[in-house]
Amino acid sequence: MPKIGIIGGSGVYGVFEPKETIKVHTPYGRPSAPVEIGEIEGIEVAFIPRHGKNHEFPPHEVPYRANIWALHELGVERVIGITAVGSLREEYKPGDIVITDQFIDFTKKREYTFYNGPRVAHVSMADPFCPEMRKIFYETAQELGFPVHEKGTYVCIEGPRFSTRAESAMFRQFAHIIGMTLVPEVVLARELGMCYVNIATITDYDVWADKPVDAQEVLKVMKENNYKVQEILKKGIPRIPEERKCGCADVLKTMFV
Ligand SMILES: CSC[C@H]1O[C@H](OP(=O)(O)O)[C@H](O)[C@@H]1O
Ligand SMILES: Nc1ncnc2[nH]cnc12
Repeated sequence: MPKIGIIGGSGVYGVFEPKETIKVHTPYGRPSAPVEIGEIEGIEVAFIPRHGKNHEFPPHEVPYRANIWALHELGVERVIGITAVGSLREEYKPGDIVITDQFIDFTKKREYTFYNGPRVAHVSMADPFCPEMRKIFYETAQELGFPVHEKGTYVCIEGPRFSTRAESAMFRQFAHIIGMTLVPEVVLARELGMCYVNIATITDYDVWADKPVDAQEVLKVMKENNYKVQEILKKGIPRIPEERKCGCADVLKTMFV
C-alpha cells in the first residue's frame, strides 16, 4: 500500500511509469482519473492528475473530495500537491520553487469538508502544511541548486478566470503567490489526518506586471521547469521517514464537536 500520494497540477499529468492503475469509487464520486501506482527511487507512490489525464477538469470542478478520499482509502498518509502559481512579488521569480507555508482562501463555491453533519468537525488550519515534509523538500531543492523559497502565502482564487489588475494589486498586499487549486485540497487532507505539502512552481507575474498572464504561458513555463519538480521528488521522497513524527494526525483528536 502506498503511503505517499502525489497530486499533479497543470502540466504534470504523470510522474512515473505506472505499474498498476486503480479505478477507485468513493462516496464523493470518482477521482479526476484512475489512481496510478508506481515507484520513485524504489518507494511505492500513488499519483492522481488533479485536472484529469487530459486536463478536462477546470479548477472549480476538480473532484477534490474524491481525490483525497481515494488516496486515503489506498493507505496514503502523506500528500504532495504539485501546483503552478503566479507570483505577486518581484523577488518570487518565474522558475522559482515555493514551499508554501500559509494560504488565504478566496474561493467561492466548492465542497470544503467531509463533515456536513450529523458529524460536525472544525479542523485547525493555523499551520496547514506538514512541517516534516516542508523541511525535507525545501532542503532538497536547495541542495539541488534550484531557486527555492522556504515560505510563501498562497492566495487561492475561484477561477477559472485570472484576476483583474485591481484584484492582483490587492492580493499583493498580503500574499506571495496565487493559484486556483490549493483550497480545498489541503483542507480535506487535513480533515482525514493526512500530511500535506505544496511544492509550487512559479510560472508568471500574474497581471500586475507589464504582460498579463495567460494559460499558454503557464503551461509553457511549467513544461520548462518540470524537471525541477521531478528531481525534487526523486531526491526528497526517499528522505521522508516511514513513521510520522510531525503531529499532522493530531488534529483528529480535537476537531470533533
Ligand atoms: C493552466 S493556467 C491556470 C491553472 O494552473 C494552475 O493549476 P494547478 O494549481 O493545478 O497547477 C492554477 O491553479 C489553475 O488551475
Ligand atoms: N497568475 C495566476 N493566477 C491564478 N492561477 C495561476 N496559476 C498559474 N499562474 C496563475
